[in-house]
Amino acid sequence: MPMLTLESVAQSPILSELTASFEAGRVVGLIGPNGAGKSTLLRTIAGLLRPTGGAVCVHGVDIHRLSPRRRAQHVAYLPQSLTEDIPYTVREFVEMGRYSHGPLFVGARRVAGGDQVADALDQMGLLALQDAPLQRVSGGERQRAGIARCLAQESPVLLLDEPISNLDIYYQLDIMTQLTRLASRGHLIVIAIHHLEFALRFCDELLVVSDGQIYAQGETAQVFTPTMVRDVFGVEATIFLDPVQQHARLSLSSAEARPLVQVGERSVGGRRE
Ligand SMILES: Nc1ncnc2c1ncn2[C@@H]1O[C@H](COP(=O)(O)OP(=O)(O)OP(=O)(O)O)[C@@H](O)[C@H]1O
Repeated sequence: MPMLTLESVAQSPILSELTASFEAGRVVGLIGPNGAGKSTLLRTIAGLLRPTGGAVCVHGVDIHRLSPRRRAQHVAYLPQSLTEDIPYTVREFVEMGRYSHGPLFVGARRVAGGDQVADALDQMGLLALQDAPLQRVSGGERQRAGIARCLAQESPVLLLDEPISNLDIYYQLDIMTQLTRLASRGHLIVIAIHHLEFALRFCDELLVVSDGQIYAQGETAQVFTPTMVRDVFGVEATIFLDPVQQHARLSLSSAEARPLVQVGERSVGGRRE
């Protein structure tokens, strides 16, 4: 049985009847232009928005029929942005990820979850900042705290809305690598991502959403084509093998300024009609 299934999920008027299924152990990239419906879909899968039609199931269980605590045992969700006025320290915020596992404290005595919280803080490079008020850390540090909270939750499905958008290149690479590792341990990771080159490199499969509908879904190597990038984003793409790193790379140019059009065996200068 797939870990996550979308059965004709609709969110009128934004999403129309999306059907897809995803297995454990995969990193799924949710890509599409601004306003396509990616965040709406993630919020619907997370149980925060009730679909106007269809159902979202994790291991066959309809996520919208569960209590918030039971739902959190199935899915962890990172919103696109965390508000800046959360009145907790970094550690307290990450500890909230353990909510679905029962109380962290009885009186002043910690009963469980300390190891997972410490591990999550460590993985996100936040141990030195754990006592800092969340209101005073940088945008990227707050984003890492949000990811740490999801990791501490230990849910089988992680839904992350643009998890690397505010991060410096060290943490962009580090977090994508860590997500790959988590998937290899049996989690299903679904990330909305605008960084197409990272989607190409790190995602096992892609769900391409355009105008509230699925344009394509499947293995990244099959779905990520110049035609898809042109159709969905209106941009010309060339995919090539990085000669040093030996992974797929992407060169993008504006469709309007497309330098060459292939006509039969002849290359001519051209613009999009
Ligand atoms: N609460 C809401 N009420 C009405 N319309 C909404 C609401 N939230 C989002 N929308 C609209 O739904 C559409 C999809 O928004 P959504 O945030 O899901 O897109 P997205 O693909 O995540 O975009 P982005 O890449 O810019 O984050 C947009 O046209 C947006 O204006």
